[in-house]
Amino acid sequence: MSQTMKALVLNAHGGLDQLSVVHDKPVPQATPGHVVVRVRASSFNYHDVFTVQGMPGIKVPLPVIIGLDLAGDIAEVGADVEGWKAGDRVLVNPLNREKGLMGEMLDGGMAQYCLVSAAQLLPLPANVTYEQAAALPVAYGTAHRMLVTHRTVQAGDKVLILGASGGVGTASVILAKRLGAEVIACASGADKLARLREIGADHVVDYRETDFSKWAIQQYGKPQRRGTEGGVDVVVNFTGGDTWVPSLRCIRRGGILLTCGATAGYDPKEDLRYIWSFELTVKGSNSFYDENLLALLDQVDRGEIAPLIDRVVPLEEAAEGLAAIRDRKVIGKIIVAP
Ligand SMILES: C/C=C/C(=O)SCCNC(=O)CCNC(=O)[C@H](O)C(C)(C)COP(=O)(O)OP(=O)(O)OC[C@H]1O[C@@H](n2cnc3c(N)ncnc32)[C@H](O)[C@@H]1OP(=O)(O)O
Ligand SMILES: NC(=O)C1=CN([C@@H]2O[C@H](COP(=O)(O)OP(=O)(O)OC[C@H]3O[C@@H](n4cnc5c(N)ncnc54)[C@H](OP(=O)(O)O)[C@@H]3O)[C@@H](O)[C@H]2O)C=CC1
Repeated sequence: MSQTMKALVLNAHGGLDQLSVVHDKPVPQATPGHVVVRVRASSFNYHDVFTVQGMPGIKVPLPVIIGLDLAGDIAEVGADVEGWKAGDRVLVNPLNREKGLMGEMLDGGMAQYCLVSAAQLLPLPANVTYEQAAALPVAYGTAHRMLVTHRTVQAGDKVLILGASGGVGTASVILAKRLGAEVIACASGADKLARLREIGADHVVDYRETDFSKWAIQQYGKPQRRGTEGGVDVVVNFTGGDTWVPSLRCIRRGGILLTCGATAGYDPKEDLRYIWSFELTVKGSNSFYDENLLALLDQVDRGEIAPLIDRVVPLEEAAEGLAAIRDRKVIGKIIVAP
């Protein structure tokens, strides 16, 4: 194994110019309870944009190698690790139970090698590529926990998804369709809408041109205070900002507003009247567990779902990939091949 490696390092919070590709990062050595993974694919999430910018109250130990999602082969096994050997194909659950998220609180996947606790390893099934696997944890794991673990979506539900073109968004479209829902995918731009139709969206709405809330009320009727007629059953909203109140307005009585993030702002204007008048549930969902990732790996292995990959870029072009996420120029996931 060579002694140095390439990695995408965040040096200080700020803009994407704070990221640099370094070629002389020491290759980590396996410590007790840990393995070194040779990274074959990693992927970006909007979380990486937040990590670069810095989040209030979140103290990132800088410099740090960014990137939460990674898949690869075990290169070296440390002492006290059982059940794993060099050469095993693995997916890594980015949540380290002691230290927090990889790519934020400890070095992550945008590197040629990565030190990983053995407790975070999952076996990669034969039919799942490294690129597919690296697309799964944060985006699909989060959507799976939100829709499946919490049982928020049932067959026949009308599910309106905001930010449907992104990682969690496309995952939510794919998983909601699998659950038998009628999916309304909201995104910006004709190319995104066309792709969302291809992955199963029943309706697409360009919410930069059309008020999605009014669209839903026109399509399904105004939510009623008695009965459950009108509106949609579920809104998936990880956008926040000025999408919050319109989301409340188009949900049927007794329906659910799901939140797992706030790309456009975490302190939106609120309107409590809709929550009580229509007996809405605002349900939060955070991250994912091994059970979510194992279920997803199995579905990909069987060919039941396929994560939507926008493009695969080399590590040298990774920062441009993250810029595309920041600038909303992505449909699905950006994979990095280090
Ligand atoms: C796999 C995941 C992917 C994702 O993309 S998740 C979405 C991105 N992640 C986030 O946005 C992080 C969300 N979580 C948090 O921000 C924090 O988990 C909470 C604020 C929810 C809770 O933090 P806590 O440490 O448990 O509680 P506190 O004591 O309320 O806040 C800690 C410190 O943070 C300061 N703080 C909180 N909000 C703000 C703000 N808006 N502006 C400035 N400071 C803020 C507080 O004052 C305090 O600081 P002092 O300890 O020094 O008193
Ligand atoms: N709590 C948790 O465990 C998790 C939370 N999250 C959160 O979910 C959100 C989505 O994450 P992810 O799927 O990785 O992000 P992506 O960038 O892949 O997708 C987000 C989508 O939201 C839309 N969007 C709407 N408003 C904005 C805005 N102001 N800025 C940027 N995009 C916007 C964009 O689509 P369009 O241009 O079509 O509107 C974009 O495609 C993030 O806020 C993230 O932090 C993600 C994973 C786990």
